[in-house]
Amino acid sequence: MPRFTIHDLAETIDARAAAGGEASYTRKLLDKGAEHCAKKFGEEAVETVIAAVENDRAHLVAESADLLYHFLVLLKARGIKLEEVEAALGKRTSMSGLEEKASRKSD
Ligand SMILES: N=c1c2ncn([C@@H]3O[C@H](COP(=O)(O)OP(=O)(O)OP(=O)(O)O)[C@@H](O)[C@H]3O)c2ncn1[C@@H]1O[C@H](COP(=O)(O)O)[C@@H](O)[C@H]1O
Repeated sequence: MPRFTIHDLAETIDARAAAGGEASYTRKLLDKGAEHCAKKFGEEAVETVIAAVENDRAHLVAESADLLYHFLVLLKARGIKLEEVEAALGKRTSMSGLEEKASRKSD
């Protein structure tokens, strides 16, 4: 089975955003604005936390998929490319998490 990546999903979201008036869930979210997309992302984050605390594996996987989708829609709503987030992560690979945390405090 061909591997489906988060980039494939980001491309689908880009296509839905460009598709004008066609009815799609993504289009509906984007039409409601970035604040609405942020609220939906927050709801999905809470649902993911609940699934994790309950230690329900299948539920956590499903909520994680919802969360990633809503994360990408939120980035789209604010005009941020997934590649920008990856670049931010990439810059951190030369330092440990603790060093990265310390560097943020001095910003
Ligand atoms: N991966 C997803 C995906 N994950 C979650 N969701 C939707 O996100 C919503 C999240 O859930 P809620 O529980 O809050 O649902 P809800 O109460 O119906 O939501 P609201 O009415 O409050 O918006 C559900 O309606 C899910 O269907 C997704 N919708 C779309 N995708 C992908 O995006 C592609 C494009 O979708 P369309 O834009 O619909 O064509 C699809 O092919 C999928 O690959």
